[in-house]
Amino acid sequence: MSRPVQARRLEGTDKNIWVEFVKLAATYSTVNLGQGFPDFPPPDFLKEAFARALSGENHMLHQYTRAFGHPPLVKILAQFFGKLLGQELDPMNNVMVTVGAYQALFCCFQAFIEEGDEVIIIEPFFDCYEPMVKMAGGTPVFVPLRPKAPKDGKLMSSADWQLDPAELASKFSERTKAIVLNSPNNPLGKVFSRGELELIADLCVKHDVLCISDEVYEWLVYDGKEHIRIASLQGMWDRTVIIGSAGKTFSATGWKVGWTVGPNRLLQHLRTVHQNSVYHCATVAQEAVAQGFQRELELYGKPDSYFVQLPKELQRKRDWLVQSLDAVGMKPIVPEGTYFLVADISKFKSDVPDVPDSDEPYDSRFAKWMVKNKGLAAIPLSAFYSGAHKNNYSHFIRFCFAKEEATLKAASDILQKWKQEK
Ligand SMILES: Cc1ncc(COP(=O)(O)O)c(CNOCC(=O)O)c1O
Repeated sequence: MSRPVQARRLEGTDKNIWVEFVKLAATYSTVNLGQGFPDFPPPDFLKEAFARALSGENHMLHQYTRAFGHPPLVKILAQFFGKLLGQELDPMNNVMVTVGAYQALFCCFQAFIEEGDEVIIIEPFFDCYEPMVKMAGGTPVFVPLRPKAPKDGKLMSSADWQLDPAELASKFSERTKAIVLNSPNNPLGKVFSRGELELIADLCVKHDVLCISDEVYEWLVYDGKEHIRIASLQGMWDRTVIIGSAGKTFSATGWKVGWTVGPNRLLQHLRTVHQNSVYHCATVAQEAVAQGFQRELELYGKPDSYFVQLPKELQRKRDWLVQSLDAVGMKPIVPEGTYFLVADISKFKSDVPDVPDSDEPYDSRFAKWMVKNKGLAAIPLSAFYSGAHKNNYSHFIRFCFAKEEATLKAASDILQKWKQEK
């Protein structure tokens, strides 16, 4: 058979970091700080809501619900985000529920991007943005966050990685259709400041560009930092799609419930992609997430709110991991948000010989060696860069710290033992 099977739109999108590293972690790791998921359960109130949905009298929860979102869920999301954004949201037109934030992203690129369109992606970035832009026929245009050495010998923070305003502005052209903003940012944990968001917003308004705002870590911000929603800035509501994830919000990554919030002029096209692809998300999971948000609306800002308790607990884990990495010389970049922490592996390079001219970035080979020889799984930072820039920062690896204390302690023990053996 000679006819090509693969559609051209798949070209260059066949490799996936998660498929490769999840398999390695499953095979070799004793301590998995790789893929971003908690190793602790979702909160009891959410599990109980799921159990009630499953076994309650309302047997219709086992059947199809409304395609663009289970009514109780879109209603509470409209209420919740309307409160956060300070405006009235229509649950039927300003909210759409998706199969995780992944599908929300896919709908955005499929709905808005076509051949000839450029999409600005800020590096390092959550890896799926690039292949999703390419599968939609678009051209990704990359702009880096550049690290600035912190003064007075302090540990570097994700805030030290910044956009160069002139460099960012130079990436906008008449071909620019959208920019992807991910704040808090995976993998660095950077929480974009109001000034940085205003810089991006001004360029979007000036060039009439859409903003796909991936805010899945919106509740995971530390040190009193505030997550600012770019859609709330001047001129941005009408051109922004906000993306959220129940997986990250409620520590239930396997439920794959996500959502988009935005103006009907944009969401109407997301609905077209959604109804012609997955069409519908699990009804019971949506029912449980709706009840979770109902609780959180009642407890908003209070000590018992999960959105208050989770970041507090994660900040403790972050600080503990920062100390244990610093103690062994794996210099951490202290994240302002998310549950990821990037560390400099330079001091451990001697154990993993470099292979000149290898087309695999050093950190990728290091992470594979580490999981196979030390049982500790992490993700190379180069996985979050485009092909042309993968070697720019190839002496860093990313750890996920949304883990039980015992898991984090086991990771620290491995690193301490490794350091003593050097
Ligand atoms: C920025 C970002 N957007 C979207 C998503 C996907 O969210 P969902 O799970 O709701 O589809 C994720 C999930 N990442 O998890 C893998 C990892 O980085 O280890 C994400 O980090």
